[in-house]
Amino acid sequence: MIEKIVPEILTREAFAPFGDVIEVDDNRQHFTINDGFTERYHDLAKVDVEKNNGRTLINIFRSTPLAQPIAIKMMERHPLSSQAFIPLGNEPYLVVVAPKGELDLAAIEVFIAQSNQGVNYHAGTWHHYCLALHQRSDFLVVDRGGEGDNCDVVELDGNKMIAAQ
Ligand SMILES: NC(=O)N[C@@H](O)C(=O)O
Ligand code: NI
Repeated sequence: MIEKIVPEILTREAFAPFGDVIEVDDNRQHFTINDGFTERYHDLAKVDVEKNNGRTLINIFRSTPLAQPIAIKMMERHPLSSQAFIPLGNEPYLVVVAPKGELDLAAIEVFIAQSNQGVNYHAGTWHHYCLALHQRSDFLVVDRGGEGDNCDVVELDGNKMIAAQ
């Protein structure tokens, strides 16, 4: 039986079980620097890469949209580190996540993120790989390099689909 999931709007609160939302938010800590010409929105996401002699990687992912409606055919997690995606263009994108621990298919959530919102998956958060939505999109990605197997992947049957956007 096919289940259509309608993406929910990405908010810091809704995403809290999975990680951080990286965006300008005047409710978060911010202060003026650089002679008053810059406002610093401070410490927005927990970068966690040090386990097992890890180091920070800064990457760019150039992602091509999958055909819609998208079937969720995989989920993965990085047990040793966080992984952040910050869009470099003006396109919205999709975020598919499930809580840490044993993968619970019933707990899969789908968010639509706007181009001014980044996400940072905490270590162990299940997620689908990077999902551009309408056109090829670049993302700045901050994650971990180093020893150890840092990617558990589960193949799914694709019965959960994301309602076309
Ligand atoms: N494989 C890889 O580096 N990317 C995935 O982890 C992803 O979440 O897109
Ligand atoms: Ni990943």
